[in-house]
Amino acid sequence: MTGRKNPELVDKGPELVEGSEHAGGDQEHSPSTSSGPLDPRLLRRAAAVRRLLVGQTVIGTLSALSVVAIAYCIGSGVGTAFTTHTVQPLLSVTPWLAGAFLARGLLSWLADLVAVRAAIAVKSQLRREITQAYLRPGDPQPDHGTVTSLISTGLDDLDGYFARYLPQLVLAVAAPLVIGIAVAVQDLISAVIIALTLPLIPIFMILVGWSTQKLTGRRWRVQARLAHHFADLVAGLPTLRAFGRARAQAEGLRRSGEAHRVETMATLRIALLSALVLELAATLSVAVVAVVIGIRVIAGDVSLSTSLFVLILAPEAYLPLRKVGVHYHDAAAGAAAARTALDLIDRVPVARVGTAAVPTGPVELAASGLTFRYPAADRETVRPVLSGVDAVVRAGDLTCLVGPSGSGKTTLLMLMMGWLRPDSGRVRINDVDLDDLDLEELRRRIAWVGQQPGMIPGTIAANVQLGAPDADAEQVAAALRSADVDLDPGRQLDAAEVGRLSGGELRRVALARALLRVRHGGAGLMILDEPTAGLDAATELRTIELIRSLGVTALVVSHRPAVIAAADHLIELGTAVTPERVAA
Ligand SMILES: Nc1ncnc2c1ncn2[C@@H]1O[C@H](COP(=O)(O)OP(=O)(O)OP(=O)(O)O)[C@@H](O)[C@H]1O
Repeated sequence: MTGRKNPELVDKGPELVEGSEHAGGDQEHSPSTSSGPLDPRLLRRAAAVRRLLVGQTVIGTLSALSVVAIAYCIGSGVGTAFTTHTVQPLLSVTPWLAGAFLARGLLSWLADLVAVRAAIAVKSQLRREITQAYLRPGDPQPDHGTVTSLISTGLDDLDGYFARYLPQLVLAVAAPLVIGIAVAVQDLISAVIIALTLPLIPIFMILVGWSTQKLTGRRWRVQARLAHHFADLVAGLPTLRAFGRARAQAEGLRRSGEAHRVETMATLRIALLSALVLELAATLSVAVVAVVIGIRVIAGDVSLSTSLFVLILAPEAYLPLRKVGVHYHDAAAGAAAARTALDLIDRVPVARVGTAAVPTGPVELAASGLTFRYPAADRETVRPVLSGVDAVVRAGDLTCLVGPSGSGKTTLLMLMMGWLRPDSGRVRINDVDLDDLDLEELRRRIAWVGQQPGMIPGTIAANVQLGAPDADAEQVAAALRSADVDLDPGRQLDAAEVGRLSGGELRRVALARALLRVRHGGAGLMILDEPTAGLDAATELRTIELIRSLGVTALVVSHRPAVIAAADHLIELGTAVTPERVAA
């Protein structure tokens, strides 16, 4: 996830997310090799997780007991039948055996049910909390990508975590304990062998983990880079085709695909080899138990029933531990998703959330000594976008913000609306610091038109009505007329339909929305980023007149000579294009 602000989404912020702030982060949601088995924050927060752990412990213990019962029935039935040469013992254990199998099946179904319910409960709780954190006034730096991917499919990684890994982890503790005690009651020597060899599995797991962690981490990074490169190439194909360079890229695509294949196979090889090592350790351990007990049966030290009992149970003691290793990858993705979600929810808002009432009517906006740089991996090396900027936007006047492309005009607007927070300097509204104001209230009082205005799914009228939800249909229609929108207000705007509107049309719909907010939503401040871009000269003039006629404070970013000429004041960033320079 990059730290760049997404203009489309940032534009949506003030207009579409009423009075909201974005909480986000630069955490990347990617499979992690270092995720712990269970984030304690998850345990503290989710009652469902605690219930799951208790439930799985009970179910795991009962299920291990059912395995003991199965082994006991088979061991005693077959052993006695063998020594007495009758089938009667077999027949008498059959109902018990059937009951034990049934119990095992039911318990495994119950374990799945409990796990899936817990996963659903935890996911919906996290989704709710992420949404609340996202809308919470505080940290103004949005990270929409992380939030979107978490809320949509990212948290589904927790399914594998809850449905497979966590139950297995509980079983890996419960089963060896129950089985170990059962074996010890019947045959102490076998129990000692199991107790001595069982730790080999986690020891091997840790050793394999250590030796492969660095390797796997490197491969993840290489794979991620290759995947991005591949995606970028595919995304850039239309442009490459337009410039006749598509064929040349085909070789690049082939090579990157091949490198991807080689890396994937290498990762798979590591996974298979580590599984093999664990399998080998478990098989050898069972073999040791089997050989020792076999020799003792021949020597007459142990009965056939006991030896069968031990032989059936021994592999069951190692199995859950081996499966923990198998499900580790489910856990890694799930734990990474949970960690990202919890980091997002728990982050401390950097902005103070003020409570001072927002002044009504046309306001004066003043910035002093504003310095701002976008976050980057190495913040110190990044040049500030704005450095010690002073600016005053007088109440009731039309102020035009000018400056070369990239000089930080949009950034200054974001700082003035409190969507970004300056590294140093202050923004004041009628002499009240932005930090002291109730930001949600302030944003309701700003009529904002972004460079790429955001639209929500719904009719054009519904999109305009966002400006003042209490406005009636006639007021919406009047705003659309004033903004020269020549479109059917009932036209539905889904993502595809938005793409069919021209840039100028979208901007005029956004202008109608801002107008409605001024006329019926109590906004005393208009902030517009290139509102007349894409408009013909006549419509541009009408738009400027319209803005002036409203009598509110207006801050307009524009490169257009007509807007610059009509402005009461200019704020210049970098080397600006002023009317005099245009004339010259
Ligand atoms: N989210 C971001 N992360 C990092 N850098 C950014 C981000 N957004 C903008 N920038 C950089 O900050 C600088 C100022 O950007 P900004 O959009 O404020 O300029 P602008 O004056 O509005 O440009 P234009 O007139 O082309 O719209 C640019 O160099 C831009 O690349």
